[in-house]
Amino acid sequence: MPLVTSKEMFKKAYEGKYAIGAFNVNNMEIIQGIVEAAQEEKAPLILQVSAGARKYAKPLYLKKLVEAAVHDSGLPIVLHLDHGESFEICKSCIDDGFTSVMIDGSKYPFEENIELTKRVVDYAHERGVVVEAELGRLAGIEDAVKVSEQDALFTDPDEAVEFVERTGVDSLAIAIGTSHGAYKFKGEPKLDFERLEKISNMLPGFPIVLHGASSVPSEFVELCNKYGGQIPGAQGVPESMLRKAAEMGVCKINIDTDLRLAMTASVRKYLAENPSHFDPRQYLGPGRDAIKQMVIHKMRNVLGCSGKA
Ligand SMILES: O=C(CO)COP(=O)(O)O
Ligand SMILES: O=C[C@H](O)COP(=O)(O)O
Ligand SMILES: [Zn+2]
Ligand SMILES: [Zn+2]
Repeated sequence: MPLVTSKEMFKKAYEGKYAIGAFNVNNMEIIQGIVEAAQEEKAPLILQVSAGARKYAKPLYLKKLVEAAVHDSGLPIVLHLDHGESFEICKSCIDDGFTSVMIDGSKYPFEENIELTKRVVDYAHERGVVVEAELGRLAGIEDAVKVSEQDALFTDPDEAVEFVERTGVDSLAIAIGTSHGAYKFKGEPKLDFERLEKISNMLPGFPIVLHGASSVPSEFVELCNKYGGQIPGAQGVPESMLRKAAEMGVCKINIDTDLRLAMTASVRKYLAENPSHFDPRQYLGPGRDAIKQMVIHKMRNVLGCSGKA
């Protein structure tokens, strides 16, 4: 099976009230860990590549690794550009065979975001590629101290409807209190589900995307800290909230931090326990396996996409 777009995947996920995992990939072990999990779970899969990943691994290497994953697994896999900053980077990925791109115009004023997104949508759709955009600013709820500030950061439901209509975009990332990285909340985790419900009701059938959706499992944080790491107070989005979001029109859930934590915890533990070892296969192998187990858990118990490939 060649690379696919997310059109069918999202349609089924929306109807079935589950979400597809979109995992960030940077090297072979990360890709293999994720894909082995998806194979075991018979799950549809989105592998996403950031500009930073392309810089780190080189575009051609990542493309070929993902092609290998498609051949080897026989799974429906989407190759997606994460947080494309400009028309040019989106164009280059589309020309390169990506089946999905994100144009992230969220830092621009509304009209400029629409204009940029529309330009990418026109180019992508002519070539059978789907587009994700972003409206609203991702920030932890603690970053928005006053309700009025939060209102300015989070996605406005009326604007979301107008944005989707005017751009023709295929999916939309919204801001309801999630944020990137391992420190998402200072106190109690909280997401604006009322806002999500409103947006979802105003855009029936339309796939919503949640960025910054790692749950930062405490077992990985504790392992990192036990074996020389220093990430005290790391906190993610509780799994129960992700399950709830998946039932409310969120069809794509982005995960990067949890992959980083799984691999780092496992490598730290291995090296601490085996100080005389220096063959990278000895510690990257367990790192790959830790990613696989984490992704299996996520697909089966959080996203609900197991058995849906
Ligand atoms: O949104 C993401 C990638 O675009 C990843 O979010 P996390 O940092 O929560 O894993
Ligand atoms: O949303 C951002 C992703 O976690 C990718 O991060 P990166 O830009 O460091 O590759
Ligand atoms: Zn993101
Ligand atoms: Zn769990």
